[in-house]
Amino acid sequence: MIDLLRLLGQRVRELRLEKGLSLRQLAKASGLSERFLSDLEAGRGNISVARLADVAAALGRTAAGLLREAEASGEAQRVGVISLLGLRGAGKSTIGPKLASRLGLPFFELDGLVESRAELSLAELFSIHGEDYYRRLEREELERFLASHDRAVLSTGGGIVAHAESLRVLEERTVMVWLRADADDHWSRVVGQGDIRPMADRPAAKAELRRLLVDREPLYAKARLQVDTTRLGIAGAVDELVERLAQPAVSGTSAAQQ
Ligand SMILES: Nc1ncnc2c1ncn2[C@@H]1O[C@H](COP(=O)(O)OP(=O)(O)OP(=O)(O)O)[C@@H](O)[C@H]1O
Ligand SMILES: O=C(O)C1=C[C@@H](O)[C@@H](O)[C@H](O)C1
Ligand SMILES: [Mg+2]
Repeated sequence: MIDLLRLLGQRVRELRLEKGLSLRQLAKASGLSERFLSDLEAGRGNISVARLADVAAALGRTAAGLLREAEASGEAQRVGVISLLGLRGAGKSTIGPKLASRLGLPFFELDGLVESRAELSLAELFSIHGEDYYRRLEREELERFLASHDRAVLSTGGGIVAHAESLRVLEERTVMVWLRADADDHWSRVVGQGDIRPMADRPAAKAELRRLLVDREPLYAKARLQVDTTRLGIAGAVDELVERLAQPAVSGTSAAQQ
């Protein structure tokens, strides 16, 4: 019960901030006091059903919907380490921190851990030491990460699935999630980020990206969950993931266990 109040408080705070509302504005819109809302957000307010309905309405939710979102965050965070897979532009670095924040988990980028370990950027690492060396560090950092984290959201490098050993570790010890997108979206997102590397000197880059997606699809498809980011958008993909990670088949929870 206390956990549910804490999760409810977190969700209310997230939705309030998403909507750009101050505590005072939410108090006005819901008819509740700022003091009460502040306690609620801190997980201290044992709110009545009628008041819950008022807060939920002010946040564009129903009481049942708001409670369900709070519960789902609690269930989904129990799955352990959630690894995000996908080609460049899949949304791993964008969706990852948002998902982690919804679940109250820390977020990490495996490529970032590799860069810190090597004290080099990925580009430097590749050009100085080559891909095999990068793949070895990636595998070692993955093992190191899993030895020290039970629960987290981990964004992986787009090419990790082509490395059988790392893929096996991910499959065995994390819940793999494939962030899918249409090839055209991968391309426009990468270009939209101002990353014109693929186009420099290589007019065939778009076709190469499409090819890479086709080649890697069977490997990404080993993921326990897939979400279509083209259809759902960023916020929709986060909502869908929280809901699906909370399902008993994934989270390992059941009514009997709670
Ligand atoms: N579902 C989406 N709809 C629209 N734009 C998106 C979506 N997901 C991500 N983007 C945008 O696409 C760009 C690339 O996303 P992001 O950097 O998160 O991808 P990534 O999977 O981390 O790629 P990389 O493998 O290069 O690190 C960002 O500008 C992001 O805002
Ligand atoms: O898609 C890929 O092949 C890669 C993506 C990056 O995140 C790095 O993992 C590396 O540059 C390879
Ligand atoms: Mg990224």
